[in-house]
Amino acid sequence: MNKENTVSRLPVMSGKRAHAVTSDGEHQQPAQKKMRKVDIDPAPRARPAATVVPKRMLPPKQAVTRPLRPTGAATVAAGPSQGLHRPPVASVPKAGATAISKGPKRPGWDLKGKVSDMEVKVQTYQSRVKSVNQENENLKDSISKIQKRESQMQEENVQLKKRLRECEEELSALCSMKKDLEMVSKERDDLQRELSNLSEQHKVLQGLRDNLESELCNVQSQLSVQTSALNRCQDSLRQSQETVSSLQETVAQQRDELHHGEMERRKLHNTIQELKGNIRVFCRVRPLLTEGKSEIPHIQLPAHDNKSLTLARVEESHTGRTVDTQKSYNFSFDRVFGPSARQQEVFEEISLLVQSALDGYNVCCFAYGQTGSGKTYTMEGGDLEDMRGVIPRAVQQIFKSAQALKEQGWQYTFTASFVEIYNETLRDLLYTGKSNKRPEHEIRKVSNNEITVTNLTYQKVSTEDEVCNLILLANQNRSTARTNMNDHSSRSHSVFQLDIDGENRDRDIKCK
Ligand SMILES: Nc1ncnc2c1ncn2[C@@H]1O[C@H](COP(=O)(O)OP(=O)(O)OP(=O)(O)O)[C@@H](O)[C@H]1O
Repeated sequence: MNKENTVSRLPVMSGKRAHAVTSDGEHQQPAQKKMRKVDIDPAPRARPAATVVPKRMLPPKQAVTRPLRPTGAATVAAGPSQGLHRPPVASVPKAGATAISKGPKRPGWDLKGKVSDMEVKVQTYQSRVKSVNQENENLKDSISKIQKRESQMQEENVQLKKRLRECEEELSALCSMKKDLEMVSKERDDLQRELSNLSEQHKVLQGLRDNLESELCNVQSQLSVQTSALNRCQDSLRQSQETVSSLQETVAQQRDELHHGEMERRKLHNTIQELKGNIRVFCRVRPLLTEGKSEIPHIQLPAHDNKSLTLARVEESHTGRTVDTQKSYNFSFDRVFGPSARQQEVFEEISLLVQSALDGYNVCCFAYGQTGSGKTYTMEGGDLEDMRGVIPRAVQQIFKSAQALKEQGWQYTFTASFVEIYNETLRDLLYTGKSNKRPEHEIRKVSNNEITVTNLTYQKVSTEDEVCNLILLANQNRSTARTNMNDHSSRSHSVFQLDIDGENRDRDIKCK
């Protein structure tokens, strides 16, 4: 709303109009000035009512403008509605008084004229008062209308404020709804994106499912083929199981037979060994160690007989008168090995005794002879495979046979010991402690006629290598002894002992 609108709606008369109404414009000027002053002051009060009135609700123009036309007193009449209670009529007499004082003067004696003038003036004033009153009435009507209108407008204003509040509430509700809507639309966008992703995944999964389904079809067809094959297999399995059970019975029978055969073999084998002689003596002739000499003239080994040997010796005449005579001494043994006999040949003769040891018989094999005759070579031999002696070969055979007998239910445990006898003193060759703390040893006979050596190292062994390591250890101990005891080896004896404990739990048999 602007000022122009405010002014145009009020029932205020312009200065021009005031001049047009009065007959003697000079007398009207002061009253108009006063009325304008009154009009200015209440303006701020009138404006708010005017600002809220919409154009369409204004009263018809004629109703407002017509009562304002007569004089500037209309401006004065607006005063009361704006809080000024000065009666508008009060200014008229004052104006009139001013007009009287300025009119043409009659001589002092013309009292009649003066009275008529006064009467004219009174009539004029009366008509003016009348018109002013009329105008005042009009203005009052218009004020009451305006007030009514104002109250209506105030009501409308209240309604509008209420409506405004409602609108504001609606607006805030709409704002929150808008926010909600934005969130929902955002969520919807997210969901749409997710949906598109899921639909892509769904497509992929559908593809996979199709593949899997086709694969499943293949597998099912294979399965049906396999099932029929399985049924055939189950039939054949049943047949096989029957065969197996009958075979198992056969195997059990054969095992029994094998066991009986094994026991029979042992018995016969050892009967043969006994028949061959419980004590057997073999003779081995060492080759000459001097290079170039291969023949030993005084020893004769018959080519067709490997059990005899002839020693030839030239015997000098006791008297010196007769010629020296060549004498021969024949010796017979269980077997004679010549200088060219290999280690393997010697062992073959002994291996049958090794089998007897596994069968539970006590077997002893020892070499006897003068120093340098080849005892150590025969029993232990060299490092090369061809030069290995009786002990390593016997150990190898024992472990191989023990492994083979496992299938028949035999379990073996082996305990090794190695002792040296020198001048009737025992020495533990497997001793690994400090030399100054070597224990004393004694040979004792225990309850079941077994011979044991006190404080001797009895070492459990389970492989051939373990036994070979023990033999190496024993050789080291003997070497040390040689150094310390000024080479007594030619007068000492070493005894390697391997205790074999066999057990067949299925048959409840033990052998030792
Ligand atoms: N059959 C053989 N073939 C080749 N060399 C042999 C044979 N027998 C023994 N020798 C060699 O003869 C030497 C003496 O042998 P060995 O040490 O075995 O005798 P020994 O009887 O143990 O002696 P000692 O009683 O003094 O210990 C060694 O060098 C050995 O290699």
